[in-house]
Formats: sequence, structure tokens, C-alpha cells
Amino acid sequence: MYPDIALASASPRRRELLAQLPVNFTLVSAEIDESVLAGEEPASYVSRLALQKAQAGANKLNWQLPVLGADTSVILDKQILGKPESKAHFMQMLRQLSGRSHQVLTAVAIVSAGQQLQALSSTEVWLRPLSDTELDAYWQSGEPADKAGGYGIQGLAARFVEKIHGSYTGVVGLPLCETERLIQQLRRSA
Ligand SMILES: Cc1cn([C@H]2C[C@H](O)[C@@H](COP(=O)(O)OP(=O)(O)OP(=O)(O)O)O2)c(=O)[nH]c1=O
Repeated sequence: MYPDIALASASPRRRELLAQLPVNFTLVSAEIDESVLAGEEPASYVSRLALQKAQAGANKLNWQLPVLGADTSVILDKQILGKPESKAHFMQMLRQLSGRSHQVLTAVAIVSAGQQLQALSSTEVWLRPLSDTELDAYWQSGEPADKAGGYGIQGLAARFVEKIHGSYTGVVGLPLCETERLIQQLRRSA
């Protein structure tokens, strides 16, 4: 069937989540520079990146299809934590996240030739205290490497999570409630 939308993402999680909505989609790659700008607030950062991913995807497709982009970051005391660059970086991040709560922000953007739609999902996640031995074993699993904040709530790190307040799918990378709402808005305006 002809796709309604393109997903500008290399993330298998986003692909699986979007497949849960009644929408036909195709994939497009969109590499962008993910550096944080000087003085940039976390919410502005994730929103800008989601939009840039969608725009980069739309450019590749010559704006023939609406394109969806998303970005997830872990925020601790206004500090933006991206993916771990090394084991040392991972240990440093998870020691900071251990035994307290942090925020996970996921921004979603849909761009088409005529419009730009955006949503922001914010979730508070509480991790229990984590020992260095547990963290070492978790790093060896390979799971943390491609995850913002160095953990995956949907994977082996599930047992570290005491509670969450907000959107589970938002933490995994694509808040489905907000995303479906944006797709409906797009259809209404078509
Ligand atoms: C906190 C958390 C993040 N993540 C993932 C979601 C995102 O894929 C990733 C954050 O990196 P992003 O830069 O948002 O996305 P990405 O590089 O994986 O994919 P894209 O091509 O769309 O840019 O971390 C989880 O899978 N589980 C979690 O619990």
C-alpha cells in the first residue's frame, strides 16, 4: 500500500512503535549534527533536533511525503545526557542517575510541504540505587551504547526502574499518544 508518511529514523524502536499505529509508513535516513548549541534549553534542543531530522528526511524525498522525526534525551538537573561515548562515560552517567529521578524528553515533528507539526513528551523516571558491579554487567550486555542516558527501559534496565510518571513509549523513543494526535492533525489538514 502507498505510504502516508516517512519515518526519518535509524532507530529500530521508533520503527516498532510507529508500526503500532494505523498508518502506512516508509523509512528515510536523516543524519544531522546533534551538538547542543551554547545556552540551549533541553526542551528547545530535542524539539530542534526532531524538526531537523524530519526536514533532512523531507529534503531527501524532495518533499513528496510528510516526514516524521523524533529525538529523545535524558535530562538531569537541566543537563542533557545523550548516548554514552565510552564505558567511563556510561559509568559516570548511570552513577548520577542512580537512586533518584530524572526527566526523559522526546520531541516529535512532522513536516510536509505545507506545514510543520510538533509535540513534546516529558516523563519522570525513578531509578533505584545501582552498584558499580551491576553497571559493569549492564555495560557488557551492549544494551546501553545506543540509548540516551545509557539505559533502555524496555530492555535489561527494566529492573532498575522503580516507577515512571508520564509516557512509557515516550521514554522508549516515540510517544504514541502524541504521535497519533499529530498524524490525525495532518490528515485533517490534507
Ligand atoms: C531512555 C531511553 C532511550 N532509548 C533510546 C531511544 C532513542 O532511540 C535513543 C536516543 O537517541 P536519538 O538520537 O533520539 O535517536 P536514535 O539516534 O536512536 O535514532 P534516530 O535515527 O531517530 O535519530 O535512546 C531507549 O530505547 N530506551 C530508553 O529507556
